[in-house]
Amino acid sequence: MATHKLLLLPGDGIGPEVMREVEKIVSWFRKSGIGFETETDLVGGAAYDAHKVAVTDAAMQRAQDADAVLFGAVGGPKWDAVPYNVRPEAGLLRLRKDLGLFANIRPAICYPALADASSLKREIVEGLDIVIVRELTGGVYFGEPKELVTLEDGSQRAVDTQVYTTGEIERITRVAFEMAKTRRNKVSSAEKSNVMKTGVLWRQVVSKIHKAEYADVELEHVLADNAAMQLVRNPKQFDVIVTDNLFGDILSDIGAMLTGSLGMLPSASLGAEDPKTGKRKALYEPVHGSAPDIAGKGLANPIAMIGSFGMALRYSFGLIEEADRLDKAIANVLASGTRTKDIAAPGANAVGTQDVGDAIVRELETLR
Ligand SMILES: NC(=O)c1ccc[n+]([C@@H]2O[C@H](COP(=O)([O-])OP(=O)(O)OC[C@H]3O[C@@H](n4cnc5c(N)ncnc54)[C@H](O)[C@@H]3O)[C@@H](O)[C@H]2O)c1
Ligand SMILES: CC(C)[C@H](C(=O)O)[C@@H](O)C(=O)O
Ligand SMILES: [Mg+2]
Repeated sequence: MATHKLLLLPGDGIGPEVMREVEKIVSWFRKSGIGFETETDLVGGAAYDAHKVAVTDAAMQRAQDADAVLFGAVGGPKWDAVPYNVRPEAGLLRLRKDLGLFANIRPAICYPALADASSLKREIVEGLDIVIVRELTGGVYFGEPKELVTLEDGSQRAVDTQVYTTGEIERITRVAFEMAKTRRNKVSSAEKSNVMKTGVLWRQVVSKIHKAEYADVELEHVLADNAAMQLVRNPKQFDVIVTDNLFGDILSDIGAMLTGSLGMLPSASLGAEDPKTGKRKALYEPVHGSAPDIAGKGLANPIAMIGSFGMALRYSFGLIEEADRLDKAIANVLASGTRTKDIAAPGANAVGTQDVGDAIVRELETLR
């Protein structure tokens, strides 16, 4: 039996709570004959508390050696005062950068049962199925200089730098067009070419790749602020949105609310395919954070995390039937009304994090 090595990095806040539910799903697939091996390590504030870094070199090595990393969430007020370079979020950024995970795929799907859970009208979100393809290892997150300096008069000056190269834009553009070809054949590229040089280059490169390699796919350029507005006004006009690191972060939180809750949005962060092995480094994480306001209360919605594992089944292991079965199990559980507070139907009783994980396992069993 082929073995698949998973590294679990639960992290902080609700991270460990939602990871426990994924572990139930992994165990179920293992029992049904798929050779998952798991290891667990610390990341974020938990790693800082133990080792004074946001991720250890040993954990980084385990991530490099794994077939896929499952990541919970990091951060929280407990670590607000820790030095910038070892703050919990720095662990996630190091994982993304060092593993070369440049392509962050964030699908926003409104499950039929949740069309009323969105804060928007049913007709706006019903049937929604869009994907945000976010560039993940460049832009203002990583550009240099990045500094906070104290000036002679005692005031301070902070600098973040947005940098993009042709090559970085080309590779994420190809990911978006390839994805669109398997879907509704449309790419919307979001940038701010009206005020940013990186936006000008982004638009040029996307247009060049479109003309040379994907002329049969529809392409539109949208200014990122307009894209945010259009996502709320009429999100179903989109198919695949390709955008930079920061705009992708913001647009995907909007996308999450179209589906009902931030607790619903999964993601896959993928590296380039190794030409020798055909494999790619991959980390799967919910779009949400550590949710300090609900952590430790059993209220967290685990579906974004479980859906992220579903993406691992699909993208890292080619287990398409299994991924489809997991998606179906999630849809059926939502339809049955078993929902956490963030997506509970009006007037219905909400269940806890563990109840949702248990219900999905039971549903997997039924669908077998
Ligand atoms: N990938 C990550 O690890 C990641 C992502 C985003 C934010 N963060 C970090 O998390 C911390 C808190 O950030 P924040 O409060 O701005 O964002 P957040 O995503 O943690 O929470 C925003 C809101 O959404 C709710 N929410 C989030 N996930 C939920 C879930 N699964 N079920 C139900 N409700 C959910 C929270 O209760 C909160 O009200 C910060 O330190 C931030 O840097 C980490
Ligand atoms: C925690 C933080 C570094 C991260 C980001 O900004 O990329 C998060 O908001 C996300 O959406 O994955
Ligand atoms: Mg974010």
